Amino acid sequence: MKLQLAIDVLTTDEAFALVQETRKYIDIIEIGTPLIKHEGIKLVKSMRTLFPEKTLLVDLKTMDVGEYEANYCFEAGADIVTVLGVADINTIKGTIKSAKKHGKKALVDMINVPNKTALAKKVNKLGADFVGIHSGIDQQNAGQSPLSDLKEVSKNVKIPLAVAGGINLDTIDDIVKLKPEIIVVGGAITGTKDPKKAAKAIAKRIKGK
Ligand SMILES: O=C(CO)[C@H](O)[C@H](O)COP(=O)(O)O
Repeated sequence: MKLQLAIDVLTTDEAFALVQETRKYIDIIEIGTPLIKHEGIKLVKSMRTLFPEKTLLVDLKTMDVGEYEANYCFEAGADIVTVLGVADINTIKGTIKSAKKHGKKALVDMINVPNKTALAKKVNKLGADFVGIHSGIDQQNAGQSPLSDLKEVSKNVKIPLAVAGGINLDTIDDIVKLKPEIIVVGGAITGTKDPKKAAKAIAKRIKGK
């Protein structure tokens, strides 16, 4: 199981500082959707240069032109990009095509997808590398969590799963029991006074050390 740090702050300097502080404990750097929108593709290039040892995910949440958007992210140094499961199937296929062309990976985010198991099976057949079980921040604010969807999809589909949505020290143990490939944590690290300490504690729950 890998720990992905979701960085949803708005500035490049804040993002670099967060990675620098938590570097020892995280496996995957996620340039979050607000951050990529705010700072743009240059940030992907500089994150790649500064942290070459880390897997770099760009949370594009693409809704259209999957291949076109994924192409320039992979060319800038991303290892994984995300596409929305609610997008047209041709958009998802385009992202997967771009990932294969670059020798990189595509993650299909299940946020707001009504039948997650059915779509996970479909994108698995299409060659997606990961399915993301995700309760978005607005959904979290309305009381949702990703645990029940994770249980359901992990029971029924054999595709590597990422899970995200308000995961913190109180909720992580139930997630760890289901052994997703990637556990995504944002606010419970980036929103604390001591991100290094928070990342260390979360990584310990995931990896037991
Ligand atoms: O993609 C996102 C929101 O759409 C976030 O990056 C993801 O939910 C992880 O952050 P948090 O742990 O704060 O929920």
